Amino acid sequence: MQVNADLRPILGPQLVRLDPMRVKQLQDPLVYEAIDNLAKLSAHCLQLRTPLTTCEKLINSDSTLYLSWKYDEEEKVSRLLGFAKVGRKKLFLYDAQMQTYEGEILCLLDFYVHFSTQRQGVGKQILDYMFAQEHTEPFQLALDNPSVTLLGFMSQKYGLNRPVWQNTNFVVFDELFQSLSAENGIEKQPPDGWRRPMTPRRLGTGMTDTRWLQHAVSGHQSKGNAMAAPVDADMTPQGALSNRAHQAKARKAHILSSKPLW
Ligand SMILES: CC(=O)SCCNC(=O)CCNC(=O)[C@H](O)C(C)(C)COP(=O)(O)OP(=O)(O)OC[C@H]1O[C@@H](n2cnc3c(N)ncnc32)[C@H](O)[C@@H]1OP(=O)(O)O
Repeated sequence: MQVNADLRPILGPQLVRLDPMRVKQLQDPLVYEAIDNLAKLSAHCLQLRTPLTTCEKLINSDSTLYLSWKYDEEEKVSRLLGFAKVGRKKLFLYDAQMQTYEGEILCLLDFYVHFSTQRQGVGKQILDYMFAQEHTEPFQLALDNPSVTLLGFMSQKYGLNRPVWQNTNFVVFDELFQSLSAENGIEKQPPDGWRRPMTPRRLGTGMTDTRWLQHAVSGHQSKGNAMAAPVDADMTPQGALSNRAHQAKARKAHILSSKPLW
């Protein structure tokens, strides 16, 4: 996303953290427009009608935008390369054994690298910077309705290949639960803001069958939602145009066609 101006005095370093206050302080229509346009590409890529991110929404939210950009000395233009929007949300989670957890967790809400710059390490740079700034480990991140590309990315770049889909369409990784599990019979202290309810919420007859979760985790090739398989569904030239709406629809159809739990 090109801007015919030198944004160095406005944005500073090439990886920049823009919290709502900082976005408001930018007061620069050119930057606002460029960020909004990049976010529109992200939405287009995911086949969403409305962008998940706009500067106006950012100013009125608790979310933080991590932006990668660079100034081209020769052409005297600035280019926005990509962004990650994160925010802390209170989530109610199940692990693969249907054990329940509740807590505030950092969520990746929107993540996009300009199509001309993908697969050149920009996405990893943005997330590494974000993890350092947020003092968070990759396994502690929840993904909001991730694309197949993002799951492949997390698997390849951070070795996280056991996604646990939640019925809210958030995905967390099994390592998150492992980090909370008992060691040598002694319960680890949960991180701040976390608690494990003493009695798991009872669903229906109270049976905690893991069938649905196992299917969702390992994916079902014939239904085209092989979530743990590193991006085999995304190898076409249009691969980057991952379709979250389609994935959600496919997951829903799969869930509806499965034998109910109760
Ligand atoms: C919560 C959400 O926001 S879900 C939406 C996530 N966003 C998208 O799916 C939009 C389209 N994709 C993108 O914008 C980017 O590819 C991102 C943001 C996922 C990753 O950014 P990049 O700069 O490409 O990442 P980076 O170069 O650091 O790592 C590349 C890795 O990502 C994965 N990847 C990126 N693009 C693809 C693709 N088209 N097909 C398969 N894997 C891909 C691969 O693991 C790849 O590693 P490889 O090139 O060694 O095979």
